[in-house]
Amino acid sequence: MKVVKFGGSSLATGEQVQKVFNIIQADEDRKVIVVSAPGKRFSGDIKVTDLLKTYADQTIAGDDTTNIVLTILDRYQAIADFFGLKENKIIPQIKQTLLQLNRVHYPSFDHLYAAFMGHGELLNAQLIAYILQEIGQPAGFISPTDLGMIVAGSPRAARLDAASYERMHNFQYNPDKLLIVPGFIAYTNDGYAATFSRGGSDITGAILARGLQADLYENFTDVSAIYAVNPSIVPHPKSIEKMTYREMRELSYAGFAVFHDEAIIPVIEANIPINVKNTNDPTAPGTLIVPNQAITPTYPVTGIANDDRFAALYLHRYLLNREVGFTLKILQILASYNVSYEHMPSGIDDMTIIFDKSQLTPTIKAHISHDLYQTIAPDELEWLDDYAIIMIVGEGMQRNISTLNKITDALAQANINLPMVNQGASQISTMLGVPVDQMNEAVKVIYEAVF
Ligand SMILES: Nc1ncnc2c1ncn2[C@@H]1O[C@H](COP(=O)(O)OP(=O)(O)O)[C@@H](O)[C@H]1O
Ligand SMILES: N[C@@H](CC(=O)OP(=O)(O)O)C(=O)O
Repeated sequence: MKVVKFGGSSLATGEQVQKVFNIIQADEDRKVIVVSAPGKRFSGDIKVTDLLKTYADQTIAGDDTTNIVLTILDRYQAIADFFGLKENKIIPQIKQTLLQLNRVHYPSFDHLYAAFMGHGELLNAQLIAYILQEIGQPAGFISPTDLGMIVAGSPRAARLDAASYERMHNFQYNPDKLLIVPGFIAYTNDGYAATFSRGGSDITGAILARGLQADLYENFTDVSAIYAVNPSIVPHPKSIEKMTYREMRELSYAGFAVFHDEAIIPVIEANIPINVKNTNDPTAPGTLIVPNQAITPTYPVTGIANDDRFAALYLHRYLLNREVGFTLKILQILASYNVSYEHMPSGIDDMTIIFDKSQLTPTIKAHISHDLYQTIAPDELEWLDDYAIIMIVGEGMQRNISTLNKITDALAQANINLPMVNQGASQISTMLGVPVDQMNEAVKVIYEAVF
Protein backbone atom coordinates (compact mmCIF):
# COMPACT_ATOMS: atom_id res chain seq x y z
CA MET A 1 0.00 0.00 0.00
CA LYS A 2 1.22 3.51 -0.80
CA VAL A 3 0.51 6.73 1.04
CA VAL A 4 0.52 9.53 -1.53
CA LYS A 5 0.78 13.23 -0.71
CA PHE A 6 -0.07 15.92 -3.25
CA GLY A 7 1.33 19.40 -2.59
CA GLY A 8 -0.45 22.70 -3.11
CA SER A 9 1.06 23.15 -6.58
CA SER A 10 -0.56 19.82 -7.62
CA LEU A 11 -4.01 20.98 -6.48
CA ALA A 12 -4.04 24.64 -7.47
CA THR A 13 -6.58 24.34 -10.33
CA GLY A 14 -9.15 21.92 -11.73
CA GLU A 15 -6.67 20.89 -14.46
CA GLN A 16 -4.11 20.00 -11.81
CA VAL A 17 -6.68 18.07 -9.77
CA GLN A 18 -7.55 16.08 -12.92
CA LYS A 19 -3.85 15.10 -13.21
CA VAL A 20 -3.97 14.01 -9.57
CA PHE A 21 -7.00 11.78 -10.29
CA ASN A 22 -5.17 10.23 -13.27
CA ILE A 23 -2.20 9.45 -11.02
CA ILE A 24 -4.38 7.90 -8.32
CA GLN A 25 -6.23 5.77 -10.88
CA ALA A 26 -3.01 4.61 -12.57
CA ASP A 27 -1.88 2.55 -9.56
CA GLU A 28 -4.24 0.59 -7.33
CA ASP A 29 -1.72 0.57 -4.47
CA ARG A 30 -2.33 4.30 -4.03
CA LYS A 31 -4.89 4.06 -1.25
CA VAL A 32 -4.29 6.86 1.23
CA ILE A 33 -4.25 10.30 -0.37
CA VAL A 34 -3.01 13.28 1.65
CA VAL A 35 -3.89 16.65 0.18
CA SER A 36 -2.58 20.18 0.71
CA ALA A 37 -4.62 23.35 0.24
CA PRO A 38 -4.76 24.78 -3.30
CA GLY A 39 -1.38 26.44 -3.93
CA LYS A 40 -0.15 29.08 -6.37
CA ARG A 41 -1.57 28.88 -9.91
CA PHE A 42 1.10 31.18 -11.33
CA SER A 43 4.09 33.11 -10.03
CA GLY A 44 2.84 35.94 -7.82
CA ASP A 45 -0.43 34.14 -6.96
CA ILE A 46 -1.44 33.64 -3.30
CA LYS A 47 -1.78 30.17 -1.74
CA VAL A 48 -5.13 29.44 -0.04
CA THR A 49 -3.24 28.96 3.27
CA ASP A 50 -1.99 32.55 2.99
CA LEU A 51 -5.48 33.82 2.08
CA LEU A 52 -6.75 32.09 5.23
CA LYS A 53 -4.01 33.80 7.22
CA THR A 54 -5.29 37.15 5.94
CA TYR A 55 -8.82 36.10 6.95
CA ALA A 56 -7.47 35.34 10.45
CA ASP A 57 -5.61 38.70 10.59
CA GLN A 58 -8.76 40.57 9.57
CA THR A 59 -10.88 38.65 12.09
CA ILE A 60 -8.47 39.54 14.90
CA ALA A 61 -8.41 43.19 13.78
CA GLY A 62 -12.24 43.26 13.67
CA ASP A 63 -12.19 44.20 9.95
CA ASP A 64 -14.84 43.36 7.35
CA THR A 65 -14.05 39.85 6.07
CA THR A 66 -16.65 39.60 3.28
CA ASN A 67 -14.15 39.96 0.41
CA ILE A 68 -11.52 37.60 1.73
CA VAL A 69 -14.12 34.88 2.34
CA LEU A 70 -15.34 35.26 -1.26
CA THR A 71 -11.75 35.16 -2.58
CA ILE A 72 -11.10 31.91 -0.72
CA LEU A 73 -14.42 30.40 -1.79
CA ASP A 74 -13.64 31.28 -5.44
CA ARG A 75 -10.55 29.03 -5.32
CA TYR A 76 -12.65 25.98 -4.37
CA GLN A 77 -15.50 27.01 -6.69
CA ALA A 78 -13.10 27.14 -9.68
CA ILE A 79 -12.04 23.53 -9.01
CA ALA A 80 -15.66 22.38 -8.65
CA ASP A 81 -16.59 24.24 -11.88
CA PHE A 82 -13.83 22.46 -13.81
CA PHE A 83 -15.56 19.15 -13.02
CA GLY A 84 -18.94 20.59 -14.03
CA LEU A 85 -20.36 20.49 -10.50
CA LYS A 86 -22.60 23.53 -11.00
CA GLU A 87 -25.45 22.47 -8.71
CA ASN A 88 -23.73 20.82 -5.80
CA LYS A 89 -23.92 20.53 -2.04
CA ILE A 90 -20.21 20.95 -1.40
CA ILE A 91 -19.63 24.62 -2.28
CA PRO A 92 -22.47 25.92 -0.02
CA GLN A 93 -21.08 23.65 2.71
CA ILE A 94 -17.56 25.08 2.24
CA LYS A 95 -18.98 28.60 2.38
CA GLN A 96 -20.83 27.80 5.63
CA THR A 97 -17.68 26.37 7.21
CA LEU A 98 -15.63 29.43 6.18
CA LEU A 99 -18.21 31.82 7.62
CA GLN A 100 -18.46 29.78 10.80
CA LEU A 101 -14.70 30.05 11.43
CA ASN A 102 -14.89 33.58 12.82
CA ARG A 103 -17.88 32.85 15.04
CA VAL A 104 -16.02 30.39 17.23
CA HIS A 105 -14.22 31.26 20.46
CA TYR A 106 -10.52 30.26 20.47
CA PRO A 107 -8.37 29.95 23.61
CA SER A 108 -5.57 32.03 22.00
CA PHE A 109 -4.62 33.78 18.75
CA ASP A 110 -2.36 30.83 17.94
CA HIS A 111 -5.36 28.49 18.18
CA LEU A 112 -7.30 30.85 15.92
CA TYR A 113 -4.54 30.95 13.27
CA ALA A 114 -4.19 27.17 13.36
CA ALA A 115 -7.92 26.61 12.90
CA PHE A 116 -8.23 29.14 10.06
CA MET A 117 -5.09 28.13 8.16
CA GLY A 118 -5.60 24.37 8.60
CA HIS A 119 -9.01 24.69 6.93
CA GLY A 120 -7.29 25.13 3.56
CA GLU A 121 -6.43 21.41 3.65
CA LEU A 122 -9.61 20.34 5.44
CA LEU A 123 -11.94 21.92 2.86
CA ASN A 124 -9.82 20.73 -0.04
CA ALA A 125 -9.92 17.13 1.19
CA GLN A 126 -13.73 17.36 1.52
CA LEU A 127 -14.02 18.84 -1.99
CA ILE A 128 -11.74 16.24 -3.56
CA ALA A 129 -13.54 13.33 -1.87
CA TYR A 130 -16.85 14.78 -3.09
CA ILE A 131 -15.65 15.16 -6.70
CA LEU A 132 -14.23 11.62 -6.72
CA GLN A 133 -17.59 10.25 -5.55
CA GLU A 134 -19.38 12.31 -8.20
CA ILE A 135 -17.19 10.84 -10.94
CA GLY A 136 -17.85 7.34 -9.65
CA GLN A 137 -14.62 6.63 -7.80
CA PRO A 138 -15.18 5.07 -4.36
CA ALA A 139 -13.54 7.55 -1.97
CA GLY A 140 -14.26 9.18 1.35
CA PHE A 141 -12.98 12.09 3.40
CA ILE A 142 -11.47 11.07 6.72
CA SER A 143 -10.28 13.30 9.55
CA PRO A 144 -6.78 12.65 10.98
CA THR A 145 -8.44 12.04 14.37
CA ASP A 146 -10.52 9.19 12.96
CA LEU A 147 -7.29 7.56 11.75
CA GLY A 148 -5.91 7.77 15.30
CA MET A 149 -3.72 10.84 14.85
CA ILE A 150 -3.68 13.19 17.85
CA VAL A 151 -1.28 16.09 18.31
CA ALA A 152 -0.01 18.15 21.22
CA GLY A 153 2.32 21.11 21.76
CA SER A 154 2.10 24.53 20.21
CA PRO A 155 -1.03 24.99 18.02
CA ARG A 156 1.01 26.20 15.01
CA ALA A 157 3.95 23.79 15.36
CA ALA A 158 2.18 20.67 16.58
CA ARG A 159 3.93 17.45 17.62
CA LEU A 160 2.46 14.00 17.25
CA ASP A 161 1.17 12.39 20.42
CA ALA A 162 3.26 9.21 20.75
CA ALA A 163 0.23 6.94 21.31
CA SER A 164 -1.07 7.87 17.83
CA TYR A 165 0.97 5.16 16.10
CA GLU A 166 -0.63 2.38 18.11
CA ARG A 167 -4.10 3.70 17.27
CA MET A 168 -3.15 4.02 13.58
CA HIS A 169 -1.83 0.45 13.54
CA ASN A 170 -5.24 -0.73 14.70
CA PHE A 171 -7.11 1.29 12.07
CA GLN A 172 -8.88 -1.03 9.64
CA TYR A 173 -9.23 0.51 6.23
CA ASN A 174 -11.43 -0.66 3.43
CA PRO A 175 -9.11 -1.42 0.47
CA ASP A 176 -11.96 -0.76 -1.99
CA LYS A 177 -12.26 2.88 -1.02
CA LEU A 178 -9.68 5.68 -1.28
CA LEU A 179 -9.09 7.62 1.91
CA ILE A 180 -8.76 11.36 1.36
CA VAL A 181 -6.98 12.94 4.31
CA PRO A 182 -6.24 16.64 4.88
CA GLY A 183 -2.54 17.35 5.39
CA PHE A 184 -1.12 20.02 7.74
CA ILE A 185 -4.11 20.09 10.17
CA ALA A 186 -4.70 17.71 13.09
CA TYR A 187 -6.50 17.87 16.42
CA THR A 188 -5.50 17.77 20.07
CA ASN A 189 -7.01 15.54 22.73
CA ASP A 190 -9.32 18.44 23.66
CA GLY A 191 -10.53 18.69 20.06
CA TYR A 192 -8.70 21.92 19.19
CA ALA A 193 -7.36 22.31 15.66
CA ALA A 194 -3.57 22.54 15.38
CA THR A 195 -1.22 22.61 12.41
CA PHE A 196 2.30 21.44 11.80
CA SER A 197 4.75 24.15 10.80
CA ARG A 198 4.40 25.63 7.29
CA GLY A 199 4.77 23.05 4.54
CA GLY A 200 3.59 20.46 7.07
CA SER A 201 1.36 18.34 4.80
CA ASP A 202 4.59 16.45 4.10
CA ILE A 203 4.66 15.60 7.83
CA THR A 204 1.06 14.29 7.79
CA GLY A 205 1.95 12.04 4.86
CA ALA A 206 5.05 10.69 6.63
CA ILE A 207 3.15 10.00 9.87
CA LEU A 208 0.40 8.16 7.99
CA ALA A 209 2.95 6.18 5.96
CA ARG A 210 4.45 4.93 9.20
CA GLY A 211 1.18 4.59 11.14
CA LEU A 212 -0.66 2.72 8.39
CA GLN A 213 2.46 0.67 7.53
CA ALA A 214 2.80 1.73 3.91
CA ASP A 215 5.40 0.17 1.62
CA LEU A 216 6.16 3.51 -0.01
CA TYR A 217 5.52 7.19 0.69
CA GLU A 218 5.02 9.06 -2.61
CA ASN A 219 5.29 12.83 -2.46
CA PHE A 220 3.99 14.56 -5.60
CA THR A 221 5.13 18.10 -6.31
CA ASP A 222 5.94 20.30 -9.34
CA VAL A 223 9.52 19.25 -10.12
CA SER A 224 10.66 16.00 -11.78
CA ALA A 225 13.37 15.38 -9.21
CA ILE A 226 15.09 16.90 -6.25
CA TYR A 227 17.98 18.82 -7.74
CA ALA A 228 21.49 19.02 -6.33
CA VAL A 229 20.98 22.74 -5.76
CA ASN A 230 18.04 25.15 -5.73
CA PRO A 231 17.05 25.50 -9.43
CA SER A 232 16.25 29.18 -8.96
CA ILE A 233 19.95 29.84 -8.22
CA VAL A 234 21.66 27.44 -10.66
CA PRO A 235 19.65 26.84 -13.85
CA HIS A 236 19.15 23.19 -14.90
CA PRO A 237 21.11 21.60 -12.06
CA LYS A 238 21.91 17.91 -11.76
CA SER A 239 19.00 15.73 -10.55
CA ILE A 240 19.43 13.46 -7.56
CA GLU A 241 18.22 9.94 -8.42
CA LYS A 242 18.73 8.43 -4.99
CA MET A 243 19.76 9.81 -1.63
CA THR A 244 19.74 8.76 2.02
CA TYR A 245 17.34 9.88 4.73
CA ARG A 246 20.05 11.74 6.59
CA GLU A 247 21.22 13.54 3.43
CA MET A 248 17.65 14.66 2.80
CA ARG A 249 17.14 15.71 6.40
CA GLU A 250 20.23 17.95 6.37
CA LEU A 251 19.41 19.40 2.95
CA SER A 252 15.75 20.08 3.73
CA TYR A 253 16.70 21.65 7.07
CA ALA A 254 19.04 24.03 5.23
CA GLY A 255 16.72 25.14 2.44
CA PHE A 256 15.55 22.34 0.10
CA ALA A 257 11.97 23.53 0.44
CA VAL A 258 10.70 20.68 -1.73
CA PHE A 259 10.38 18.35 1.30
CA HIS A 260 9.83 19.30 4.97
CA ASP A 261 12.83 18.38 7.17
CA GLU A 262 10.60 17.06 10.00
CA ALA A 263 8.83 14.72 7.58
CA ILE A 264 11.86 12.46 7.32
CA ILE A 265 11.73 11.35 10.96
CA PRO A 266 8.58 9.12 10.94
CA VAL A 267 9.65 7.27 7.79
CA ILE A 268 13.20 6.74 9.08
CA GLU A 269 11.78 5.04 12.14
CA ALA A 270 9.83 2.62 9.92
CA ASN A 271 12.37 2.35 7.05
CA ILE A 272 9.80 3.37 4.44
CA PRO A 273 11.32 4.78 1.23
CA ILE A 274 10.12 8.17 -0.02
CA ASN A 275 9.64 8.85 -3.71
CA VAL A 276 9.43 12.54 -4.66
CA LYS A 277 7.65 12.76 -8.03
CA ASN A 278 6.18 15.30 -10.42
CA THR A 279 2.41 15.58 -10.89
CA ASN A 280 3.08 17.16 -14.30
CA ASP A 281 5.41 14.34 -15.38
CA PRO A 282 4.26 11.32 -13.34
CA THR A 283 6.17 8.68 -15.29
CA ALA A 284 9.55 10.30 -14.54
CA PRO A 285 11.25 8.27 -11.78
CA GLY A 286 11.71 11.26 -9.47
CA THR A 287 14.03 11.04 -6.47
CA LEU A 288 14.12 8.06 -4.15
CA ILE A 289 15.06 8.64 -0.50
CA VAL A 290 16.18 5.45 1.22
CA PRO A 291 17.81 4.16 4.44
CA ASN A 292 21.35 5.34 5.11
CA GLN A 293 23.06 2.02 4.46
CA ALA A 294 21.26 1.46 1.13
CA ILE A 295 23.58 3.64 -0.95
CA THR A 296 27.13 3.44 -2.23
CA PRO A 297 27.92 7.05 -3.11
CA THR A 298 29.30 7.78 -6.57
CA TYR A 299 30.03 11.48 -5.94
CA PRO A 300 31.41 13.04 -2.76
CA VAL A 301 28.65 15.68 -2.72
CA THR A 302 24.95 14.92 -3.16
CA GLY A 303 23.50 18.39 -2.71
CA ILE A 304 24.12 22.00 -1.73
CA ALA A 305 21.38 23.75 0.24
CA ASN A 306 21.20 27.37 1.28
CA ASP A 307 18.97 29.37 3.58
CA ASP A 308 19.02 32.98 4.75
CA ARG A 309 16.64 32.60 7.68
CA PHE A 310 19.46 32.83 10.21
CA ALA A 311 21.12 35.39 12.47
CA ALA A 312 24.30 34.89 14.46
CA LEU A 313 25.76 36.16 17.72
CA TYR A 314 29.54 36.33 17.85
CA LEU A 315 31.13 36.24 21.32
CA HIS A 316 34.82 36.63 22.05
CA ARG A 317 36.52 36.17 25.42
CA TYR A 318 40.03 35.06 26.19
CA LEU A 319 40.40 31.68 27.93
CA LEU A 320 36.77 30.83 27.24
CA ASN A 321 37.82 27.19 27.06
CA ARG A 322 39.05 27.22 30.67
CA GLU A 323 35.86 28.51 32.29
CA VAL A 324 33.60 25.83 33.74
CA GLY A 325 29.93 26.43 32.99
CA PHE A 326 30.44 29.25 30.44
CA THR A 327 28.17 27.69 27.82
CA LEU A 328 25.64 26.71 30.47
CA LYS A 329 25.29 30.35 31.53
CA ILE A 330 24.69 31.41 27.92
CA LEU A 331 22.08 28.72 27.41
CA GLN A 332 20.30 29.71 30.62
CA ILE A 333 20.03 33.28 29.35
CA LEU A 334 18.65 32.10 26.01
CA ALA A 335 16.17 29.78 27.75
CA SER A 336 14.96 32.61 29.99
CA TYR A 337 13.78 34.41 26.80
CA ASN A 338 12.41 31.18 25.30
CA VAL A 339 14.97 31.34 22.48
CA SER A 340 16.44 28.15 21.01
CA TYR A 341 19.66 28.03 19.00
CA GLU A 342 20.47 26.11 15.83
CA HIS A 343 24.27 25.70 15.99
CA MET A 344 27.09 26.76 18.26
CA PRO A 345 30.53 26.35 16.66
CA SER A 346 33.30 27.47 19.04
CA GLY A 347 37.06 28.03 19.27
CA ILE A 348 39.40 28.52 22.25
CA ASP A 349 38.53 32.20 22.70
CA ASP A 350 35.30 32.66 20.77
CA MET A 351 32.03 31.16 19.73
CA THR A 352 29.25 31.89 17.24
CA ILE A 353 25.66 31.09 18.14
CA ILE A 354 23.37 30.71 15.16
CA PHE A 355 19.63 31.34 15.54
CA ASP A 356 16.53 31.10 13.41
CA LYS A 357 16.01 34.84 13.19
CA SER A 358 12.21 34.64 13.37
CA GLN A 359 12.67 34.30 17.16
CA LEU A 360 14.70 37.48 17.59
CA THR A 361 12.94 40.81 18.02
CA PRO A 362 15.08 43.93 18.70
CA THR A 363 13.84 43.85 22.32
CA ILE A 364 14.83 40.20 22.86
CA LYS A 365 18.26 40.86 21.35
CA ALA A 366 18.78 43.87 23.62
CA HIS A 367 17.78 41.81 26.70
CA ILE A 368 20.07 38.92 25.72
CA SER A 369 23.02 41.30 25.13
CA HIS A 370 22.42 43.02 28.46
CA ASP A 371 22.29 39.71 30.38
CA LEU A 372 25.37 38.37 28.60
CA TYR A 373 27.40 41.48 29.53
CA GLN A 374 26.23 41.11 33.15
CA THR A 375 26.89 37.37 33.41
CA ILE A 376 29.87 36.46 31.25
CA ALA A 377 31.40 39.86 30.42
CA PRO A 378 32.50 39.09 26.84
CA ASP A 379 35.41 41.11 25.36
CA GLU A 380 33.43 41.35 22.16
CA LEU A 381 29.76 40.76 21.37
CA GLU A 382 28.34 41.27 17.89
CA TRP A 383 24.98 40.41 16.31
CA LEU A 384 25.14 39.46 12.62
CA ASP A 385 21.59 39.87 11.36
CA ASP A 386 22.05 38.93 7.74
CA TYR A 387 23.57 35.55 8.04
CA ALA A 388 23.08 32.74 5.58
CA ILE A 389 23.99 29.11 5.81
CA ILE A 390 25.16 26.90 2.99
CA MET A 391 25.08 23.18 3.75
CA ILE A 392 27.15 20.86 1.58
CA VAL A 393 25.92 17.32 2.06
CA GLY A 394 26.99 13.90 0.80
CA GLU A 395 27.49 10.40 2.18
CA GLY A 396 30.64 10.33 0.01
CA MET A 397 32.21 13.26 1.89
CA GLN A 398 33.31 10.95 4.70
CA ARG A 399 35.96 9.49 2.43
CA ASN A 400 36.81 12.65 0.48
CA ILE A 401 38.63 15.18 2.64
CA SER A 402 39.78 17.15 -0.42
CA THR A 403 36.22 18.38 -1.07
CA LEU A 404 36.42 21.08 1.59
CA ASN A 405 39.72 22.33 0.16
CA LYS A 406 38.20 22.61 -3.29
CA ILE A 407 35.30 24.61 -1.90
CA THR A 408 37.30 27.03 0.23
CA ASP A 409 39.79 27.62 -2.62
CA ALA A 410 36.99 28.38 -5.06
CA LEU A 411 35.32 30.77 -2.59
CA ALA A 412 38.61 32.55 -1.88
CA GLN A 413 39.21 33.01 -5.62
CA ALA A 414 35.75 34.50 -5.95
CA ASN A 415 36.47 36.90 -3.05
CA ILE A 416 33.66 35.51 -0.92
CA ASN A 417 33.88 35.99 2.85
CA LEU A 418 33.67 32.83 4.91
CA PRO A 419 33.11 33.78 8.56
CA MET A 420 32.24 30.24 9.67
CA VAL A 421 32.98 26.64 8.65
CA ASN A 422 31.56 23.77 10.69
CA GLN A 423 32.00 20.09 9.95
CA GLY A 424 28.97 18.11 11.15
CA ALA A 425 29.63 15.27 13.58
CA SER A 426 28.08 12.79 11.13
CA GLN A 427 30.85 13.77 8.64
CA ILE A 428 28.33 13.86 5.82
CA SER A 429 27.85 17.61 5.95
CA THR A 430 29.83 20.82 6.11
CA MET A 431 28.08 24.01 7.04
CA LEU A 432 29.37 27.37 5.85
CA GLY A 433 28.22 30.72 7.21
CA VAL A 434 28.26 33.53 4.63
CA PRO A 435 26.85 37.07 4.44
CA VAL A 436 23.35 37.03 2.89
CA ASP A 437 24.34 39.28 -0.01
CA GLN A 438 27.05 36.77 -1.06
CA MET A 439 24.92 33.64 -0.60
CA ASN A 440 23.70 33.05 -4.17
CA GLU A 441 27.13 33.74 -5.67
CA ALA A 442 28.73 31.39 -3.14
CA VAL A 443 26.25 28.62 -4.02
CA LYS A 444 27.07 28.98 -7.74
CA VAL A 445 30.82 28.92 -7.05
CA ILE A 446 30.53 25.81 -4.84
CA TYR A 447 28.30 24.03 -7.38
CA GLU A 448 30.88 24.69 -10.12
CA ALA A 449 33.68 23.47 -7.85
CA VAL A 450 32.13 20.17 -6.81
CA PHE A 451 30.02 19.04 -9.78
N1 LIG B 1 16.90 21.37 -4.52
C1 LIG B 1 15.66 21.50 -4.97
N2 LIG B 1 15.14 20.59 -5.83
C2 LIG B 1 13.89 20.72 -6.30
N3 LIG B 1 13.06 21.74 -5.96
C3 LIG B 1 13.53 22.67 -5.10
C4 LIG B 1 14.83 22.59 -4.56
N4 LIG B 1 15.01 23.64 -3.72
C5 LIG B 1 13.87 24.34 -3.73
N5 LIG B 1 12.97 23.77 -4.56
C6 LIG B 1 11.63 24.30 -4.83
O1 LIG B 1 10.66 23.48 -4.19
C7 LIG B 1 9.46 23.60 -4.95
C8 LIG B 1 8.49 22.49 -4.57
O2 LIG B 1 8.14 22.59 -3.19
P1 LIG B 1 6.72 23.18 -2.74
O3 LIG B 1 6.51 24.54 -3.34
O4 LIG B 1 6.60 23.07 -1.26
O5 LIG B 1 5.77 22.16 -3.49
P2 LIG B 1 4.32 21.64 -3.18
O6 LIG B 1 3.39 22.73 -3.60
O7 LIG B 1 4.22 20.43 -4.05
O8 LIG B 1 4.24 21.30 -1.72
C9 LIG B 1 9.94 23.55 -6.37
O9 LIG B 1 9.02 24.15 -7.27
C10 LIG B 1 11.27 24.30 -6.32
O10 LIG B 1 11.11 25.64 -6.70
N1 LIG C 1 -0.74 24.53 2.92
C1 LIG C 1 0.24 24.47 3.99
C2 LIG C 1 0.85 23.10 4.16
C3 LIG C 1 1.64 22.54 2.99
O1 LIG C 1 2.33 21.52 3.12
O2 LIG C 1 1.52 23.17 1.82
P1 LIG C 1 2.32 22.80 0.43
O3 LIG C 1 2.09 21.36 0.10
O4 LIG C 1 1.70 23.76 -0.57
O5 LIG C 1 3.81 23.09 0.65
C4 LIG C 1 1.29 25.56 3.80
O6 LIG C 1 1.18 26.32 2.85
O7 LIG C 1 2.15 25.69 4.63
